[in-house]
Amino acid sequence: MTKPVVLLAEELSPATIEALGPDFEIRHTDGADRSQLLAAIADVDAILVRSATQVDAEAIAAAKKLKVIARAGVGLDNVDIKAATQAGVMVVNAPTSNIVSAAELTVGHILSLARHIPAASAALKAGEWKRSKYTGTELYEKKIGIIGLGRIGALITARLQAFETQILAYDPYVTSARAAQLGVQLVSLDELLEQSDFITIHMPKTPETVGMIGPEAFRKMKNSAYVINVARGGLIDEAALFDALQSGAIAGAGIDVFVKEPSTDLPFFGLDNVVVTPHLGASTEEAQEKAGVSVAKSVRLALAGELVPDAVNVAGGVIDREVRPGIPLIEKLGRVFTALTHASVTQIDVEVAGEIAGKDVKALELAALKGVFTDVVSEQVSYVNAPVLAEQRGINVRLITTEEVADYRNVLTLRGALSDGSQISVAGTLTGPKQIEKIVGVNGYDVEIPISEHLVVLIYQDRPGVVGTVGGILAENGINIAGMQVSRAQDGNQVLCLLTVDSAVPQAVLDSVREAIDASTAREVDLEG
Ligand SMILES: NC(=O)c1ccc[n+]([C@@H]2O[C@H](COP(=O)([O-])OP(=O)(O)OC[C@H]3O[C@@H](n4cnc5c(N)ncnc54)[C@H](O)[C@@H]3O)[C@@H](O)[C@H]2O)c1
Ligand SMILES: O=C(O)[C@H](O)COP(=O)(O)O
Repeated sequence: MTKPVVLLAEELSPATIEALGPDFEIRHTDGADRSQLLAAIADVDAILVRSATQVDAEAIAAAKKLKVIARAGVGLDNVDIKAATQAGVMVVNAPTSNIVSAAELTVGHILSLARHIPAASAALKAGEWKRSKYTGTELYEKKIGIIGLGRIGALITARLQAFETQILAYDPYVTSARAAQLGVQLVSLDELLEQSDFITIHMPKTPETVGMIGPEAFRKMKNSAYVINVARGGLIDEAALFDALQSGAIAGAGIDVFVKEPSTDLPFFGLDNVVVTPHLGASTEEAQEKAGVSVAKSVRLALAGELVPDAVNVAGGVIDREVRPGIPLIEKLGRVFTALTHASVTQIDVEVAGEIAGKDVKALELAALKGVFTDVVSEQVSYVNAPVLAEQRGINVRLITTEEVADYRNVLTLRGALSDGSQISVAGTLTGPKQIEKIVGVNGYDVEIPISEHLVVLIYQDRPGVVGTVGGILAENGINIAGMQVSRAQDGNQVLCLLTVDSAVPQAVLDSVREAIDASTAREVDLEG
């Protein structure tokens, strides 16, 4: 059997390959080389990248077998998440792998600026013993302004509090309770810019944050202020930074990230009061090992068809142990649901009833939709694009939970409204210590039959002899019946007969059954594959 192919498009830690294990064919390419990337991505199942590989819409379109894009790090600005979602490709990252490393590099930049370490070192190596030129400043009792008090902002807070500094922060999305818990004073952006001795930025790159530190912001800063950016290039306007440094509007800057990377000759590189590093925030042994192992685990899960806790474009999250067995069941119910439809679907209710209703069951909704669309579209259907497919078709989807349930511990039901005004439904459960998957209801008829690969659903007028007729036709065509359940509608006229059979039922055979018993519904549900 051929192994799924995993493409490493950048240099990743050896632990990444170890964590992937022997079940994949591992290939390498240089993701920064566009033509190499587009050729290499064409037939791979997963791609692993850092920040130098642009996995944009063009690359995703070229990757016909791609199921997962794994970013061994935090930032996802080099991945087109929208295009990936549309194509059913899961995007995962390693959101906490390198935050300690990035926080420590930030502290390194702050100390380098405060004590002129890089400049003094370069001068001494060039034969200059200059002490007064490199007189610095203490951090003790200084005001540190953190813009973006997320994971890294919080780690920096803890580290700089050891220097007995005062931490100010600007983050409109952080509550005052959280700030108080961290021992941080939340202030407005202007207050932060005007009062801070060191201003360090830790926001994502978004339309709102790009260029946020521009000419106006520099004008509000103290002349003695230092500015540090270990977050993303573009949050600081690079031309305005050059002007502020050159004119003495600020004292200096420590910069790890740039608008264009790699960059080796920006105008401010030539200034004495700047410390630059080539995007080294995550470049430690520890961060690389954590990032590589984390995404390798996510790739293994994703390629096994599982939901992944670190997926950024799937709302599944961590799945509760008791919810997990319902996922393959409800996916099959989704396929049965589709086989029962005879007009376009306008509404789908995914109902979770019983003990698990109190848990996070969003994953069951995704799995139900995956099942509903599996036999409908030619493209790959995944947990990622199933909700998109529903939205594109104008299908309104509701997840309904209730702890009330009769007869079983849990029952999962898909109910649908069709464009011709009719309703369909299919319900299932898991029974016994072996958690056998069973169908327990179709269109309101009660049944209890284990799910098998081939099911036949018949609805007809109740009368004697029908079961014998059906059995006879299937036998004549070499189709063995494994199980059968007949259920009467409450008014006693219509009957639903659900059969499990050992092989597929050709359409012609199904048509003969329909004719022979005058069935209003005669459907085969093929869950093979
Ligand atoms: N240099 C590196 O190698 C390196 C390494 C790791 C992370 N990073 C970057 O560091 C940044 C922070 O990472 P994180 O893990 O702390 O992210 P995070 O999501 O935990 O925190 C970001 C914070 O920014 C805040 N924010 C968003 N918009 C804002 C706005 N308009 N004004 C003020 N605050 C705003 C959010 O509320 C959030 O609290 C990201 O850009 C990430 O890509 C860089
Ligand atoms: O977003 C991140 O994780 C950091 O910027 C690190 O990027 P890198 O993996 O390219 O070093």
